[in-house]
Amino acid sequence: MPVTKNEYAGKKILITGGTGSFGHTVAAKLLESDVEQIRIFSRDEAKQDDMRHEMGDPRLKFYVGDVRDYDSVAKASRDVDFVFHAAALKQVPSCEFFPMEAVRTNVVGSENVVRAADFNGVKSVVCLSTDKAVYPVNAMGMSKALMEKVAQSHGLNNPSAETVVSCVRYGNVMYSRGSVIPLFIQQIKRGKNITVTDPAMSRFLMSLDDSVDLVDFAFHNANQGDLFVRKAPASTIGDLAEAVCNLFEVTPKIEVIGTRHAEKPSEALASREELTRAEDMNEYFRIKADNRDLNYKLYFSEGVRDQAEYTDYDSHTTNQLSVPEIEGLLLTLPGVRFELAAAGITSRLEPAV
Ligand SMILES: O=c1ccn([C@@H]2O[C@H](COP(=O)(O)OP(=O)(O)O[C@H]3O[C@H](CO)[C@H](O)[C@H](O)[C@H]3O)[C@@H](O)[C@H]2O)c(=O)[nH]1
Repeated sequence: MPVTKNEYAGKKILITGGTGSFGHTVAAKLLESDVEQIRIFSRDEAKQDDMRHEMGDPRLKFYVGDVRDYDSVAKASRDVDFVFHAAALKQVPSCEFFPMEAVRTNVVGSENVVRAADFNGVKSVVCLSTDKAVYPVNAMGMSKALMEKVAQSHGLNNPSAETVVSCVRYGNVMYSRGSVIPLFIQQIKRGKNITVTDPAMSRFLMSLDDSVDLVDFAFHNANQGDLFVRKAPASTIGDLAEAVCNLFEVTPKIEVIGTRHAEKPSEALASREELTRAEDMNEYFRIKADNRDLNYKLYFSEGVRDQAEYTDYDSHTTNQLSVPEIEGLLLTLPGVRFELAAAGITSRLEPAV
């Protein structure tokens, strides 16, 4: 995040779900600027307390609340300039078992955030989504897809709205809590087999820093209803496992465990249909809201003619990283570097670029 430009100077920013990996990273970067105040909004007071002690900056203010509760979000967004909306239920399996909980947090909660921001005259809201919202097959992805629709409907239904609401879609954030890279590392450290679901399965790979840059880009470039995607490379899970083993200097002991519930062989960051109305912005795509009028006649006479020329932006067909390239990317991650140092493997630990 280019905080040197200091566009956040004197601003108040609310981060919903602010105690998570994203909230920590974005808050740390914002604190390098002359930001006036960062409000961390979340349900868990213990995590807030940990963050308060860890970061120790009086510009951080903590708000206990739940996006499901409109009043708590409305209070937290009073006098705020920008909102990063990261609060969500993100675990695929738990959302399968409790889909209505995903609806309450990811859909109704997001509507509360947008409505409260609009009421309080917030300038810009960026909602965090996931590639699992594209052609969703699981409740988490479905609820995120609906969150995107809720975000876009704000502008469609309120053409004069001053609060700009946009979305960003992530691929897999490398080394995020509970994800596969820290799992593989723990398995190696304990001398266990590496559990690979399907070696041919592919995923987009993004660092936490890339994901923060994506949100920053959205803030600076969003028009009402835009959805931004950052172009990203991908890899197969088999190659990812091999790269992790190479770094930790172990012979891969791979156990293929089969696809988990509600998983897809690949993910798409943008669908073919979306790409027909996307703007290519070098490292990013801007996908504009479908702002056709609610006039069904128009849909018949003005359909999209050139969809067949496009293909989905999919992790099977995007730039595939080789095993050495994945190793290079892994070496840029602080968590991986920490684990390598802890394991006494220092030969590859020249300063990260
Ligand atoms: O033991 C395991 C666990 C996972 N995988 C594979 O590793 C890949 C990544 O799995 P993660 O559990 O790290 O991530 P998911 O793709 O399931 O989902 C994650 O990335 C999403 C974005 O696509 C959302 O952010 C979501 O919240 C987050 O959990 C998948 O292909 C999965 O099949 C394995 O091979 N072995």
